[in-house]
Amino acid sequence: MTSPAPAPALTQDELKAQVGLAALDYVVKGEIVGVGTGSTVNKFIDALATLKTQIRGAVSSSVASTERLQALGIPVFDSNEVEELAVYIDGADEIDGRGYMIKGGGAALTREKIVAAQSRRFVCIADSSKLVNTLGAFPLPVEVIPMATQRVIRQFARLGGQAQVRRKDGAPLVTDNGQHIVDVTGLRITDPLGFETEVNQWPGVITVGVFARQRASVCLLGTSSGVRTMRFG
Ligand SMILES: O=C(CO)[C@H](O)[C@H](O)COP(=O)(O)O
Repeated sequence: MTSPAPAPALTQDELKAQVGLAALDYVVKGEIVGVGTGSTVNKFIDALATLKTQIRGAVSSSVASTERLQALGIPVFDSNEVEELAVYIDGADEIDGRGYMIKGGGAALTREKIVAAQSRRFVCIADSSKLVNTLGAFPLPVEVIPMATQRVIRQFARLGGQAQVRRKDGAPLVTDNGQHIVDVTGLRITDPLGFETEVNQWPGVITVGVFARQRASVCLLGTSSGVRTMRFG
């Protein structure tokens, strides 16, 4: 007897579309949904448009996502207008087996953490390349007030990390909040909760891209053999 042929490998774009669609199952009808930022979330937003008459709208974590939602006719609410959201759907740069994440590759980490914090559930959508044993291979984004960037870079050097200010079009990138991003390499983050707590206390740091307190409740991981659902306690 011949064994069945392996499933054809899907492209990263197809894996993102697969989890973007699967996330619709977590959207609560009649409610406002929290929406993250990035290429995977863009697939989710496109899929969400098919449900737009069944939801009240969205709270968005970035100008880019707001523009995409509104272009598709999905109303966007200010986060201050909504006390609690049933669910927040967002991507990640890395996620580990406990639901801890590195986020901020799209420079939206501060607003992402705010919307995640006001949501009862965080559903992470990611292709399988994002699953890691230990956080830290992806350069860790940290949003910093511009006058503190060099001091923060020196503090990371003391922890053994190499940090630099993210640039765009020849100048420091400016976030939706008017701040800068420092990206840090060379760290292995074995204690995400402790690390997040420590770095958040450094003067000038607005948000560190380790999501430990706002970790994922569920991760929908795109693989060539289908969506793998990981639940975290
Ligand atoms: O944290 C983020 C943006 O700040 C994104 O969720 C993260 O960078 C993943 O992006 P993508 O889905 O494009 O791989």
